[in-house]
Amino acid sequence: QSGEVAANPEQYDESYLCPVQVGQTTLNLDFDTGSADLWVFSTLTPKSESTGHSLYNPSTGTKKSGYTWDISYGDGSGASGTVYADKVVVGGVTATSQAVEAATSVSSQFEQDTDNDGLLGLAFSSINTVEPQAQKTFFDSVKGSLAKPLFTADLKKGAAGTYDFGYIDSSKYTGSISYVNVNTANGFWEFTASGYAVGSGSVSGSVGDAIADTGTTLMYLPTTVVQAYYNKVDSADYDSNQGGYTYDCSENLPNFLISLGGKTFTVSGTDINFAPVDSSGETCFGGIQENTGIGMSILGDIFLKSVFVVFDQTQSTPRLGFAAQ
Ligand SMILES: CCNC(=O)c1c(-c2ccccc2)csc1NC(=O)CNCCc1c[nH]c2ccccc12
Repeated sequence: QSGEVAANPEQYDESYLCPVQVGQTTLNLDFDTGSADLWVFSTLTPKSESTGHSLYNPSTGTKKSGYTWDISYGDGSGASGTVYADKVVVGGVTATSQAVEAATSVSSQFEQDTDNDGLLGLAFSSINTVEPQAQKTFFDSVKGSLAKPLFTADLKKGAAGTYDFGYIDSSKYTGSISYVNVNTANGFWEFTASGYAVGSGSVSGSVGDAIADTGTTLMYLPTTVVQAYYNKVDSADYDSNQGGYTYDCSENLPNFLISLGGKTFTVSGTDINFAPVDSSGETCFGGIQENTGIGMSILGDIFLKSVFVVFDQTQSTPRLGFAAQ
């Protein structure tokens, strides 16, 4: 089988939500290549936490008794609950007995984001949080039945993009796809990014160890790289109150060039201009921030909306393919 599903951006492209049939209900889920749990708001979630969300009703599923899950993310958000096996359909691709993690508790950040009815993890199943036994991601559940064991991400700035499962749609990119091998040891789509440049010119240095993460909004890079970037933005400085680099919204940001698999990709300065820090619209928060304390770089949506990405498991070593959109 194969299929295509729309990826609809929230305000400021904070995250991208896709319609997914879970049991007999269609939910808007955040497809997340940086985690491996498919968890959803459910009729088991306290009303005080689930108002405004579409809810999965576990009555259509088969309870996996004694199974629980509990996930927490680096931004301090998280959720936990119980596990059911149920039908999940994404763009016509069906997993007949997918582990669906029904939330019995969610953190305030998820509670408040009422467009988001849960996450569909697309990292490696080795980091699924279900106890006593880790469960397969949707991709792992359907991989064997896909025309090709791969999926692609084509996210866009302020417009609907797509995730495709089982095939590469060559109309969605230009030029050739350049591939890098993936190290799955940490359960992420992790690879080594090469040189970079700020503005224009030839790349140099090395961004290093990085993950392709559709579930993280921004780009988190080594301090040296981030300082080199904001040195080219006159009004920029590190604002500890905001927890990152801010600048005057009126200032034009330089492009950021990064070399992956021998090809250089350009993230436009307009894509790096993330969002105002408050309603005055004077000060803006940058889409490139430091990866301090994370242990690797994260190429999140700010980067991914500039490229077409193939998450490829056609070979014994998984690989990532990058092409210009
Ligand atoms: C900021 C979110 N990202 C992370 O915490 C993260 C980290 C990470 C680890 C330590 C400190 C900061 C970040 C490593 S991989 C990684 N990636 C993920 O965890 C991917 N899933 C994020 C899901 C997620 C967290 N908060 C949300 C709010 C809205 C929609 C989705 C989310």
